[in-house]
Amino acid sequence: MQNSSKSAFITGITGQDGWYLAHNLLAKGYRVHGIARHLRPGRHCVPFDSRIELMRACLTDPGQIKAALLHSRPDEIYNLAAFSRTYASRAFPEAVFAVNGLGAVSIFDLARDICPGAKIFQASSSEMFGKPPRQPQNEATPFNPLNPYAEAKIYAHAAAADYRNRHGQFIACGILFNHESERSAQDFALQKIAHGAACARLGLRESPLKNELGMPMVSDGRLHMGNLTAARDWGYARDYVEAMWKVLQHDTPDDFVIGTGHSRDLETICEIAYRSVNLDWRNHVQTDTGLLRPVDAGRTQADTGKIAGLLGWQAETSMAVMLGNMIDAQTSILAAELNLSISDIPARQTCA
Ligand SMILES: C[C@H]1O[C@H](OP(=O)(O)OP(=O)(O)OC[C@H]2O[C@@H](n3cnc4c(=O)[nH]c(N)nc43)[C@H](O)[C@@H]2O)[C@@H](O)[C@@H](O)C1=O
Repeated sequence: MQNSSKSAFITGITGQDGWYLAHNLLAKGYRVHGIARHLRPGRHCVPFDSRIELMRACLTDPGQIKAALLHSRPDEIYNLAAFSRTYASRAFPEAVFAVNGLGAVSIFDLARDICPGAKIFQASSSEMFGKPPRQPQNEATPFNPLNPYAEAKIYAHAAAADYRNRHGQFIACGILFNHESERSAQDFALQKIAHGAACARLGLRESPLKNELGMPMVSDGRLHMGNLTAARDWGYARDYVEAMWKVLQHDTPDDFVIGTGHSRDLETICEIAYRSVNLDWRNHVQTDTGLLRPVDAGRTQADTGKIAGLLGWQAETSMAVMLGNMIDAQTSILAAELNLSISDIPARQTCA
C-alpha cells in the first residue's frame, strides 16, 4: 500500500526492530526519519536504504529530540529506543529508567507541542509480566516486574495510558514478546544458538565472538548457555514491525499483545537448530552455571486474540523458518570473516 504523504519518526532506528520497521514503512511509501545514539553499523552490515534519514540523538537529551522532531514533523512516531538487556539492567537502574521510562515521557511531551496530531507507538514488553500469574498472557494480565528494565517499561506503559486519557493523544502500546531475527543482538538467546549451530556447521571449535562472561561463545566445540529449560513465546522481528504499523492504523489508541501464541523452551530450539545442520545438540551445547540468571522471568505465551480479532494480524513466520534464516546469516558472516568459499559450507536441512 502506498502512502506517499506520510512521515514516520523512529527512535532506536539502528536496532533490530528499527531497521526492519524503517524498511517496511519505506516500502509502504512513507518518508522515514530515525534517531539513534550511535550510527555505526553492527555485525550485520547490510546498510540502510539511502532514502532513510538517520540522525544522531539520545532519548535522554530533550534538546536533540526536539530538533529531530522539528526537522521531520512526523505523522507517526515509533518509540523503540531502549536499553534492552533485561538482566544487565540491574547494574544500571538509573540509566535504564532515564531511557526506557523518562525517555518515553519526553517523546510524549515533545510530540504534544511539536506535532500534536502524530500517532505514537510505544514499545512495551512481555518482560513486564515477570513471572506471569497465568498462561497465556493478554492485555489484562497483571504486571510483576523482576528488574529495572521491566519497571521502567511499566512506567512508560502507564504514562502512555495517562497521556492518552489526559491529553487525548493517540498513544498506543504494543506489548512485544521476545522476538529475534538475523539482526538481533549477538548475546540474545536465539542468536547465540544460531551462532553455535553455524560454528558447528563449519566445524569451528572456537568462536571468534565472546559471550556475556567475556569467554568465547563456543569453546572446545561447545556453545555455552544458561538455563535451557527457559521457555518463551519467541517470534520473528520482521513480522512484529508490521504489527506495530497496524496498531497505529487502528481508529483508536489501545494496548495490544504482540506474540505468536506458542511457547517453546531452549532445549527444543537447540534441537531444531542443530538437527538442521545434521548434528545432535547434546554434543554441542552445555550449561554454564555462570550464565544462569539468579532471578529470571517465567514462561511466556501470548494470548493474541485481541490483535487477531481487531487488527487481523498474526505472526506468519514459523520458528523453523526463523531459525534457518538466522543460522544461514551467521554462517555467511563467519564464512566471510574466515575467508571460506561457498563450496566449503555444508548444506543445511530445512529446520523442522
Ligand atoms: C521480552 C524481552 O526479550 C528480550 O529479553 P530476554 O527475555 O532477557 O532475552 P534473552 O534472549 O537474553 O533471554 C531469554 C531467555 O533465555 C534464557 N537463556 C538461557 N541461556 C541463555 C544465554 O546463554 N544467554 C541469554 N541471553 N539468555 C539465555 C534467559 O535466562 C531467558 O530466560 C529482550 O528483547 C528484551 O528487551 C525484552 O523486552
